Amino acid sequence: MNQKNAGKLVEEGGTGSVRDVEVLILGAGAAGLGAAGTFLSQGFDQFLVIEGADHIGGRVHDVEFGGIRLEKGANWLQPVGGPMKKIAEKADLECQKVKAEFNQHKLMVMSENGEVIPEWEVEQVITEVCDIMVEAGDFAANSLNSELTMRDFMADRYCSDSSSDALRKAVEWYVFDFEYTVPPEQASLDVGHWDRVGSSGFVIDQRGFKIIFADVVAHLVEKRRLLLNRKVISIDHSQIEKVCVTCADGTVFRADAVLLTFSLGVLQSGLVEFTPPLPHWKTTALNHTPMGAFTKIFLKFPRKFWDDSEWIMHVSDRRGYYPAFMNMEAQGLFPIGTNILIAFVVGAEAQRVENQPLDTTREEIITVMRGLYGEQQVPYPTDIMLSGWLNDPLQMGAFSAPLPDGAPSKILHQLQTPVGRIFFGGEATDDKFAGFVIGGMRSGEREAKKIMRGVLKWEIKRKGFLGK
Ligand SMILES: Cc1cc2nc3c(=O)[nH]c(=O)nc-3n(C[C@H](O)[C@H](O)[C@H](O)COP(=O)(O)OP(=O)(O)OC[C@H]3O[C@@H](n4cnc5c(N)ncnc54)[C@H](O)[C@@H]3O)c2cc1C
Repeated sequence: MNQKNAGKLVEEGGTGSVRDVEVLILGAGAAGLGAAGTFLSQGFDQFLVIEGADHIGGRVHDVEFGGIRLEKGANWLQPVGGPMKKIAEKADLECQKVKAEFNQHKLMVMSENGEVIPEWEVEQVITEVCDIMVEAGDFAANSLNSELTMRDFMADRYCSDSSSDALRKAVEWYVFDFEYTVPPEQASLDVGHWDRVGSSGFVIDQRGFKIIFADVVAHLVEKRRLLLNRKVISIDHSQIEKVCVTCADGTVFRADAVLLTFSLGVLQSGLVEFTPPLPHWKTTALNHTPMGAFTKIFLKFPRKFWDDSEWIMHVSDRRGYYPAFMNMEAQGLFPIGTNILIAFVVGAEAQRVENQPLDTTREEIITVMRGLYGEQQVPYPTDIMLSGWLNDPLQMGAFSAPLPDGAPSKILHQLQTPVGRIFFGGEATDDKFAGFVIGGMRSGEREAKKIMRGVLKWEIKRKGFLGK
C-alpha cells in the first residue's frame, strides 16, 4: 500500500471548491473500503472516498510504540470461524494463533497481593461461566423476546458454593465484558451468539492489520479516488437529486448518492450537521445502540518483571479495575526484549480512565502491579500510551455494544434504511457481525450493491472482491 501517494491526493483539487461526483463514500475504514472494493469489482469507478484522518483504516490502525508496531484498534481475527480468517490468509497477514486451552501458559491469575490462584480453581470457574453462556445462547435462540438480561440468567445458574466472588468477577469480565464492553446486567440474553466470542489469531504483522485493505487502496490511489484529511462537517440533503457534503476546509462535494460510514459515536454526538435534520425514526435508531468503550493502555518498562504467560489477570473486589494485562513478551508474539505490557479496561472503567490525566492512570497501574509483584520489583514504565478512541472526534467510542433489550430487527432495519440519497453503512449496521472489522466490510458491500441497483441501475455481476 502506498500511503504516501494517497496523502498526495490531499493537495490536489484545491480547497474551497465545489466538485461533482456520482457517489461519495464518507469514511475510509472497513465499511468505506469494503464499499469501494465492491464498486471496483463491478467495474464502477465514478466515486470518491473522503476521509477525515490522515490515514486509511479507521479503527484498524497501528502505531509505533516502544520499538514495534502495535494495533491501537482491532487486533484479533474475529469471530472464530468467520470470513476474516480467509481475508487474513489472502493478505498473508502475520498472526499469532490464539491458544484455546486455559492453563498457566495462557493465563496467570493472581489476587491483589500477588497470590497465584491455582490453575484447577481458575479452570473450574471458567468452565462454569462459559457453560452458562452457552446455555444462555441456546435459551435465547428458543425463546423469542425474552426480557431477561444476561445477569438474570447467570444469577439463576451459579452454584453458590463455587469459588470466590472476586475470581468469578474477574473471569466473567474476561469472557463477557472484554468482548462486549458492558457487564452482563446491561446485555440481553441474545448478545449475539456465544460462538462470536474468541478469535482465530492475534495480529502481529509489522505492516499493520490494515494490510488487508492494501489491494483496494492501491486501486483507489491509482485511480485518484481517495482524499484524506477532509473532515466532513455538514450534509445537505434538501435537494431531491443531489446531496451536498461540506468539509471543514470549505470544499463542497455534490453527489447523486452518499454512503455514510461514520461510527455511531460520531453520529450520536452531532458532529455532522444534517440539513434538513435526519427524520425522527433514523435518529431514534442511531441513538438506540450504545457505543462501547474499550481502552488499551500500552506500557513499556525498563525490564520484564512479570510471568511468561500470555495474560496476567488481576483479581480484585473492584470489578473491571485493570483486570487484564497482555504480555507482549509471551512466546510467539514479538522479538524478546520489547518489555511491553498492554492493559485493558472497558465500559465504565474505560470512560473513567480516558477522562483522567495519563499520570493518574500510570500511578494506578503501578500500584496494581506492585501489589502483584512486590514493591521493589516493579519499576516505573519508561513510556505509556492510551488508545484513546473515546474522545477522538472521528470515532467517539470503540465499537457498537450490545443492546440492553436485544437487537430488535426493527432498529437494525431502520439503521440500514437510506434517507433519500444518503445510505448508511458501518459495523453497527451489520446484521451478523456488528462490532467487528468483518461487520464493517460486509456493511460496505451491502450498501454499495444497494446504490448500484437503486441509484445507478447497475446490473450486479457475480464477482468477488475486486473481481478476483
Ligand atoms: C480498541 C478496539 C479494539 C477492537 N478490536 C477488534 C478486534 O479485535 N477484532 C475486530 O474484528 N474488531 C475489533 N474492533 C472493532 C473494529 O475495529 C470496527 O468494528 C471496524 O473497524 C469498524 O469499521 P467501520 O468502517 O464501520 O468504521 P471506522 O473504522 O470507524 O470507519 C469510519 C471512518 O470514518 C472517518 N470519519 C469519521 N468522522 C468523519 C468526518 N466527520 N469526516 C471524515 N471522515 C470521518 C473515520 O476517521 C474512519 O476512518 C475494535 C475496535 C477498537 C476501537
